[in-house]
Amino acid sequence: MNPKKLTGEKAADFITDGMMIGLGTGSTAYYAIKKVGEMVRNGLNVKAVPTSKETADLAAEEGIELIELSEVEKLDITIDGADEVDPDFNLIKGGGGALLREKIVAAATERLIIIVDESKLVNKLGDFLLPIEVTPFNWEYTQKMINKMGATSEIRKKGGEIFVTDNDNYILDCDFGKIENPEKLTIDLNTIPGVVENGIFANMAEIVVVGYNDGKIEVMYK
Ligand SMILES: O=C(CO)[C@H](O)[C@H](O)COP(=O)(O)O
Repeated sequence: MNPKKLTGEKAADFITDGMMIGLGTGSTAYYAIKKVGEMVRNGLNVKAVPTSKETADLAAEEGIELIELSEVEKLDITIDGADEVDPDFNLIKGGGGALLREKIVAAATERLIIIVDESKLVNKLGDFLLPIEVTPFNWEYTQKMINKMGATSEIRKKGGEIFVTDNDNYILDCDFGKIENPEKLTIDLNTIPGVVENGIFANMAEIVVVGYNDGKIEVMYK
């Protein structure tokens, strides 16, 4: 049993005809998108906002109609993965580098449904390095400002080159140790000029669907 597939497909049960939905990014969201594609081919009518170019490509391949966020008042649900989930449903996201679009889409969503395998459940956020999207302009100085808040950090690289996001920004992967107050840290980080967005999603998720290695699925509500 693949727990990512289990949770991704289970989350698609929350989608009903006529919904406007957000589609997340990553290896777990992949299974939700594939399932939505199957449902669309079986007659489901939905319109979707993707959270990355990768997701837009996959959704288009699956025949899912894509729209811009500006075309809707709000999204009914968004299904997305996470890198860590704490007992209060605070999240770290951005392992796949899509945190900015993911947060914008999540903020425009009525019900954010997070899909994870059991390895993502933690008591306190912070073992996973916190991704922070920063402008390329002056990024080393922005990094110093972030480090002054108690972090060590590294610029994200891919194939030896600096990783560039869908928004043409960079990502700093930051070690703050265990994060005692996710809500405060996310606000404080976003006051630093040069920080575009950070990967803490505090008080945003309403439902967490967990896939376990033994094939169990748990749906948790806030
Ligand atoms: O935040 C994300 C991408 O920016 C992903 O949702 C997160 O990294 C989890 O990915 P995966 O399901 O592949 O483990």
